[in-house]
Amino acid sequence: MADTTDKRTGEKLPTVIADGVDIVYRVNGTGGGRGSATAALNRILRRKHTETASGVRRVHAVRNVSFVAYRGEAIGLIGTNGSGKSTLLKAVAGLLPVENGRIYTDGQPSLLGVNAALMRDLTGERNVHLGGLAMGMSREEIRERYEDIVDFSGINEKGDFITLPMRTYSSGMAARLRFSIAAAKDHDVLLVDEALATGDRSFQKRSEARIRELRKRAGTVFLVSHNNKSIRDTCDRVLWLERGELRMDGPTDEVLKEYEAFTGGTEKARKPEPKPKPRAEPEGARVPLPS
Ligand SMILES: Nc1ncnc2c1ncn2[C@@H]1O[C@H](COP(=O)(O)OP(=O)(O)OP(=O)(O)O)[C@@H](O)[C@H]1O
Repeated sequence: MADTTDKRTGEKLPTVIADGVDIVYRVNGTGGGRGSATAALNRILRRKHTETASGVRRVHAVRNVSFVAYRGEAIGLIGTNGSGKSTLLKAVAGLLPVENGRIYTDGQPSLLGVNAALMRDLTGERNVHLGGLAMGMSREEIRERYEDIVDFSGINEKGDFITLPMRTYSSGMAARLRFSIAAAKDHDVLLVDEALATGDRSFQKRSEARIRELRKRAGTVFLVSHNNKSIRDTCDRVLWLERGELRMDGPTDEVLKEYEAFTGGTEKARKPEPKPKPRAEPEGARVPLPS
């Protein structure tokens, strides 16, 4: 197991520091007739007007959030729908700017989300290679780990699907392949968004085991999930966000107890796990590869 503490001082090594973080989305075109050239010109001429007056709405998704994550920790991010979990994760990954405050990271954070799509028109096999290269693996490393990645994903359990284009995969299969590619590498900071809720139970078990392995190798794992059991099985610490604010930060059992009281039962009972749909992902859902 790699070091999780400073050899000299014996102190825990921080990997992510969020210091008073605010994240604000700006949504254009929320006023009527805002798309025309005249409207654009008017906006330029009326610069003094507020963003709301010019048809730009602000969504304050994360409010004054601070925490320190350490090596070897697996941290669950929980909260009801729209509480800011995915937004915070994207900001830690460096994909969203912060409005106020700072996020410091040690090493390269990698975001693995169910929305991160690979190239639909390419085969699973090509996507494994491209995904590996995008994460900074060499061609040699990818070749060495190729079989493991495919086995882990379970894509070929029902036939030779890995040589078919990804558009022929169900959303669950595609999500499993994405997770398998990202999990092939040891990450300094791995950010997982709902990936465990996507696969079937046996895939979830494999994913949980892999997350535990990544922790042992001294990385830090963040897991966003509505599945309290996955959080309980995988994480030792939980951050609870509500309306963008950090409501609680502590040991998994303590935080989940309060959260379950707040939601009136298990979150899983409130929001069922999405079932893998037997169709390919929609056109245009192409966003960056897991890096
Ligand atoms: N691209 C965007 N543009 C504008 N507002 C956004 C955007 N993405 C998210 N939001 C808003 O930011 C807030 C937080 O959303 P976020 O997706 O981070 O929540 P979440 O806790 O991950 O939700 P869920 O559990 O439903 O996935 C919500 O009010 C949402 O409407």
